[in-house]
Amino acid sequence: MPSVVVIPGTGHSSRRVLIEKVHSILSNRVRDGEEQYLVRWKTNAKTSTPALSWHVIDELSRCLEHVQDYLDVRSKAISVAAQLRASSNKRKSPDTGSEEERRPSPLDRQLGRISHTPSSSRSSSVSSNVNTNGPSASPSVDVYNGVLDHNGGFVFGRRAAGPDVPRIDIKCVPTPEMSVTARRSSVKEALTCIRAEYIRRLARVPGQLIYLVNIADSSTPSLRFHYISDYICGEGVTKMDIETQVGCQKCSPHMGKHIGCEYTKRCDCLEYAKVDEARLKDDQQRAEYEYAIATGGSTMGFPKKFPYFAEGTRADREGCLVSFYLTSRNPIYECNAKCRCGPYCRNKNVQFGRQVELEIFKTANSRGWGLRCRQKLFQGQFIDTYRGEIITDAEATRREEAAHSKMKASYLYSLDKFAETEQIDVEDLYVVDGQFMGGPTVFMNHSCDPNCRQYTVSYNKNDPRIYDLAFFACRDIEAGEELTFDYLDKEEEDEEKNNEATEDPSADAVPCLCGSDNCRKWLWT
Ligand SMILES: C[S@@+](CC[C@H](N)C(=O)[O-])C[C@H]1O[C@@H](n2cnc3c(N)ncnc32)[C@H](O)[C@@H]1O
Repeated sequence: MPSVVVIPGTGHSSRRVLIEKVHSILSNRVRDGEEQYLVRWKTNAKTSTPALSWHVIDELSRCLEHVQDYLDVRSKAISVAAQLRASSNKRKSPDTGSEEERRPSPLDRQLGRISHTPSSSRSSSVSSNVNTNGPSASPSVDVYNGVLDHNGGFVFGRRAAGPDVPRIDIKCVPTPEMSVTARRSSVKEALTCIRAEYIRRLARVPGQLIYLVNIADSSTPSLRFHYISDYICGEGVTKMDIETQVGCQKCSPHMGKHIGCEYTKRCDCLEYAKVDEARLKDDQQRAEYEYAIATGGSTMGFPKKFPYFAEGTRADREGCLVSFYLTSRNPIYECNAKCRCGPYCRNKNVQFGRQVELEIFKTANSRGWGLRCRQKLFQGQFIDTYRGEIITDAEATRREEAAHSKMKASYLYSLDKFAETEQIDVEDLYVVDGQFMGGPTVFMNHSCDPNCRQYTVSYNKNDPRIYDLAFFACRDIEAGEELTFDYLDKEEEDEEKNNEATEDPSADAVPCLCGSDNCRKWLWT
């Protein structure tokens, strides 16, 4: 007799299962009309016989991430099983029974959860008299809401007593029978709870509302993704101290209602902005300017191209990026907290964050989730920044290799805008990873004919390795139209190459499904 104790379940009294205590979810079933999920508990000891227990979805509200992981694998396994069935059906005679019932599913093999104990020993350790729940129910680890002791590696059936106690070898959980039950059992309550939890989390994101819409299927974006409003610096990443930030000192908040930093010609923040050659006042200033350019001298004092349309322009243009910046790749230097121009300076825009309501939605053509805006956007209007964890180039390479080998989506964005001008070596550059944390813009898909574009926005010219990646509409966009940008954010001189389709992609190239007439066929080519 194995030395196992079953801690009796406490009936249906609710007990929340905390995420840090859970290793994973192993199986699912429906009992008395309730969905139940088999929790494998974390154990400190190196044991191959972990504690297990069944729980209703209410009790798993603090560890829905695990339930979602399990359901993802389950649904992939179901579609693999369906494909296998479809192909084997072609060869079978019409009266052959169901494959599924005789063989363990690919789910079991994929998860590596079935022990390699020969099936004869497995079936002898499971008594069928524990199976009291109708024809589709399987012998199971049948203690509801009770943690099972794992010393001996066997679990007793709850209703059994006497010397012939039915038991299951924990190493064999989920058994093939449990897997069949799992595939056939409803998971609707779990999917609803996961969706509701995601929406609750979206509501807590600061700024304008973000909605979630999915009429394509029952999936929800990963609950493991954390919404953040600012960058998080990873290991080995140093952001320059705020003290290194230089603000404009000669401007003031009292320059007149319609006069701001853009008119002073002395604004230190606009020092690095592009000179507005059309506004050079005479031949002498033009000559001075040409001399400054030829000798690499300062362009301070020359009229600058101001990035945003000022107040008093057409209502649909106010605050929007001017066409010079829209069509060039020049970085934007916004005024910052150290500036004397005050909080209402018109050279502050992106730093205030998203001002429009966005909607994450499931695309209908296998591009996963996408992003759209609930209101009409005007050409040059700021949408949102790309947020995520800032990591080193070495860490990005490691993550990229891992992601590519599994054909996963990539959320890496290199902060290399100033690499050439500031002579920063590639290995010293930083990369933003939006896979695990970020904002709604991580859901923006690629298009070879995009309606948005990403621009560099800096608040600290002394820190060329960290700046904002800001998305602006590059044309008017109707409410509800998907927001897209070109993942290959080439500099101006390379742009003509953008329009050439690549006939010979690398082995791991991802086919582009943007559907535009000028589609280059592959992402990142
Ligand atoms: C930054 S994510 C965008 C959000 C993503 N659709 C999701 O569901 O999380 C980039 C990934 O989306 C997919 N994707 C984006 N644009 C695509 C396109 N035009 N064609 C095919 N897949 C696309 C690719 O898997 C790519 O690696």
